[in-house]
Amino acid sequence: MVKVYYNQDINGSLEGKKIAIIGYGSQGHAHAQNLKDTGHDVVVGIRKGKSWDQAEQDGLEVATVKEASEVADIIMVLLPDERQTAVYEAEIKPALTAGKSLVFAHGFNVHFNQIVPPSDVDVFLVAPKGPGHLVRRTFESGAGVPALFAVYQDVSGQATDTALAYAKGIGSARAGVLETTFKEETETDLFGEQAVLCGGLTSLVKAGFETLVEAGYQPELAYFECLHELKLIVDLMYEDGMSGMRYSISDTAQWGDFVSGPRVVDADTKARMKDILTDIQTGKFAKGWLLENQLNRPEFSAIERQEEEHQIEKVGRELRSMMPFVKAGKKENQKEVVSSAKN
Ligand SMILES: NC(=O)C1=CN([C@@H]2O[C@H](COP(=O)(O)OP(=O)(O)OC[C@H]3O[C@@H](n4cnc5c(N)ncnc54)[C@H](OP(=O)(O)O)[C@@H]3O)[C@@H](O)[C@H]2O)C=CC1
Ligand SMILES: CC[C@](O)(C(C)=O)C(=O)O
Ligand SMILES: [Mg+2]
Ligand SMILES: [Mg+2]
Repeated sequence: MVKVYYNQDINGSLEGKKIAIIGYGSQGHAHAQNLKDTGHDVVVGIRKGKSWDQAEQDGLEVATVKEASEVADIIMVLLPDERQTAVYEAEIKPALTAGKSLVFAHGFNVHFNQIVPPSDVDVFLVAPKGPGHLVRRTFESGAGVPALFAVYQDVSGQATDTALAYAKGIGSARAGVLETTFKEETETDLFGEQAVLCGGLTSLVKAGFETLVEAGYQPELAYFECLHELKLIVDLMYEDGMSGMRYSISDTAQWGDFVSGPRVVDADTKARMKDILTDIQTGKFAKGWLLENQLNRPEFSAIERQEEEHQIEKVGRELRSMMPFVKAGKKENQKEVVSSAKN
């Protein structure tokens, strides 16, 4: 079995190193706050605006991307993938002097040749296998989100130790850290989010919802059946695998799972998954995404608008407004939850 690193296996340390977290979005806020809480020296590199103000409010040291990159030994790039190259060229590269570490949470730009790092720095990735907001939330609850690490360039001879110490610092070694390559991380992450976790899932949920509503069933009922309950079922799979989930459902549901599941996701679906993987491996997907951004996202924006107007979203917003506990884990909703709990 592959080596999985946990806290007790990691001896490397980031002591004496200054870590610049570039970007303060989903991953950025989590890495910065988790690293600070585990005793590390963190500066957030960001442009003036909402994220800058938020990082300051959260008690972090804040600087421009250029300044943070200049003072740091380890520079973690947590900007949106499609924006990294421009910011890297203008503000990070000039400060990336020999001996520093350039780090990513996804291999996209290095693997697809958008960022070509200089040869005298360590380059590695530490990629949490979960959304940034959950990287922070699970950390605060004493748990962690697993992560992958990969070394692309090891000039110091210490890149693996530094990567593992970083993964430990953000709490991922509480859950398990696996070694990979930039190629494997990039291709599997893109595949997972497109075919299963995000694209596959939202399409499955919408198709189920639409099937019920088009057959004349109540949209609110269809929302509970196809979206709300999904979390409860997935929680059981997260805790105990598919068999654990099947232990909790009725035998009737389990029989339906066995006989109807493969009718929904069949050999044709798998063949299309293979096509999706091929587009990722050949760079076709990356090229399309980069061009879409160069054109100011015409297709992305149109689809996003349509999706936001889907009936399942409208129904869901109304139903969730009556269930404040659903958002209890989200900090920005704490006040709302507390006040409604008093009522
Ligand atoms: N989202 C996730 O959970 C995961 C992401 N990753 C990877 O992590 C990386 C970061 O992704 P993610 O956290 O989603 O990114 P976000 O979209 O959440 O990042 C937004 C942040 O980037 C800042 N930003 C955007 N443009 C600029 C700019 N030109 N100059 C300075 N700051 C800028 C924003 O600042 P402002 O407020 O000023 O706009 C904001 O702080 C990516 O490589 C992604 O693939 C990996 C695993 C999971
Ligand atoms: C599943 C989407 C993801 O890959 C992630 C949260 O891990 C991302 O890019 O946001
Ligand atoms: Mg991912
Ligand atoms: Mg991803």
